[in-house]
Amino acid sequence: MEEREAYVIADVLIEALPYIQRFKGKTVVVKFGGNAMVDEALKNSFARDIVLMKLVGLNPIVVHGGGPQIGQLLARLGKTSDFVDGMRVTDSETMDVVEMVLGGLVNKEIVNLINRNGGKAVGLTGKDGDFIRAKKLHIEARNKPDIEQQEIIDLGYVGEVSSIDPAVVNMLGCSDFIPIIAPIGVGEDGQSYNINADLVAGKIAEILKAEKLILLTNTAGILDKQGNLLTGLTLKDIDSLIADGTISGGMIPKTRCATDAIKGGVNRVHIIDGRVEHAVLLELFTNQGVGTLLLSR
Ligand SMILES: Nc1ncnc2c1ncn2[C@@H]1O[C@H](COP(=O)(O)OP(=O)(O)O)[C@@H](O)[C@H]1O
Ligand SMILES: CC(=O)N[C@@H](CCC(=O)OP(=O)(O)O)C(=O)O
Repeated sequence: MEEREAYVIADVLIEALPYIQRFKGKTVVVKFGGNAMVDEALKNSFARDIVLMKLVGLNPIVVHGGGPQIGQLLARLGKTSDFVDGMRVTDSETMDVVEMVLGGLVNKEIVNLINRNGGKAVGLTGKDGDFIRAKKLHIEARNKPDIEQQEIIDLGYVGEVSSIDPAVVNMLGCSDFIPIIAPIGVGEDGQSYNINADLVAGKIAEILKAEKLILLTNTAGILDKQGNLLTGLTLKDIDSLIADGTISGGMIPKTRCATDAIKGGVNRVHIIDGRVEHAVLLELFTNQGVGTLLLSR
């Protein structure tokens, strides 16, 4: 190694030092979106970021999505899905596929990736230890001029979190393990519910009193109508960006979960670009934050 190169590495490590000190022992919930999971190199860089976080004393908790992967298996079975406000309408057959893909394929792939990179990951769905209790999500048909009265749209087995028991996640996080969570909840009657992964990540961050919630996605962050990156957004800003249609589709549940997490006491939420290698490390340990930062005010 050239002497100059060694100095650059030393500089990078020194730049990271105050962040490592600040975040030592703190919980950081990271949501890994299905769209950010498409590239092998990116998946590996994500896994290494998580392993490094754990090794330097943070407590990373991963919640993953897998929307595109669910879509692929449904297509192979000749099924399609409708989406309402970024939520997949989920009939009983679709729920089986969601459980197989999220709880099986995707969850175990991430567990394996982290383990191959030197971590000790343990995969969970909300059914393990009964830790994510869910109930059916009801959403109102809003902003639809042809509907005069407020109408409730039936999304099938789409759930919202009714409660989270943090015991199992705390037990893993306090030891060497890294919990990897699939967003499936369980109802009173044992019914499985498909929950948007952003919503689960937000609730877990809130319940665990996480220092930060980092949502990885497939854009640079929240963009304005011209495609410019927005940052330093407050809860009021988010409401107006949703109202004027700047934020739409899958970005709606993402920003809603971010604002709920902030209201619930999470200090900072970052929506960052999962298409960039080592996006999580760049956000946590360097002076230049990446993506969109959301703040309480
Ligand atoms: N204002 C906005 N800024 C960025 N992305 C937006 C915005 N409004 C809508 N989107 C859409 O939201 C998508 C991210 O949501 P989603 O597809 O659910 O991601 P993920 O799979 O990472 O959860 C973006 O790819 C983009 O198409
Ligand atoms: C209700 C609902 O829409 N659930 C999502 C769960 C997966 C998810 O959230 O995946 P991403 O983070 O990759 O979008 C779905 O079925 O696609």
